[in-house]
Amino acid sequence: MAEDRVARIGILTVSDRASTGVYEDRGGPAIRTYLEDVLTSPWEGVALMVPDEQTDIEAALVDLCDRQGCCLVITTGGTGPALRDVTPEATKTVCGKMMPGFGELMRQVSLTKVPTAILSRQTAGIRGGSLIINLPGQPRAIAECLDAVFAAVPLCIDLIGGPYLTTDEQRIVAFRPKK
Ligand SMILES: Nc1ncnc2c1ncn2[C@@H]1O[C@H](COP(=O)(O)OP(=O)(O)OP(=O)(O)O)[C@@H](O)[C@H]1O
Ligand SMILES: Nc1nc2c(c(=O)[nH]1)N[C@H]1C(S)=C(S)[C@@H](COP(=O)(O)O)O[C@H]1N2
Repeated sequence: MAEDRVARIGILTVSDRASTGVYEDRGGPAIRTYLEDVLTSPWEGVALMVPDEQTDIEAALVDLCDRQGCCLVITTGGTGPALRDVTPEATKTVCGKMMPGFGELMRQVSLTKVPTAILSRQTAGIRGGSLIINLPGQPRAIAECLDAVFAAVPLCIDLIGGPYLTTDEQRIVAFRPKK
């Protein structure tokens, strides 16, 4: 039963500086904290960190989706215009289907917080039974962006055959159309 399955959720930090120890990763832990606050159904996180190298990002995404069985993978970092920012390219390469509405909505909401939100090329896509969502590297962007789109995440996971996710309705009301 989809209702009984423990959801595995991938948390991927893409950062040259965090992965080489220049600073401590705050993005991955912020994603985990967000999910702990919002999800009421059982889940477990699988966290990885890679530098801004497209082949490393693709390998980590494939691992989280295909081998670790994550129904949802959330990335942070590498979405901007800098030479080494290639997380959206890696996401597009590994996904069979893009979900451009996620990036559009996250940018729109982020623009009410910071004018440089237009610099993020963050997107989302489907690889088999996994939804991949890109977030910017700035740790405070994580809740700002996930608050914008999370109401649509449980239905998306249903539609790709994943576990039934439920949320704390004080935080996020998951939308599922009545059958
Ligand atoms: N994983 C992270 N942990 C903590 N702070 C981060 C992280 N990623 C980004 N930041 C912070 O957000 C700011 C803006 O992120 P920036 O766009 O420079 O990240 P980036 O492109 O992922 O760079 P890098 O790969 O070197 O982390 C950074 O100056 C840094 O203070
Ligand atoms: N919600 C939100 N979106 C945001 C930001 C932010 O602070 N909050 N930072 C912007 C900035 S300054 C950049 S450069 C881009 C890309 O960031 P990245 O390369 O770290 O992914 O995300 C943008 N989107």
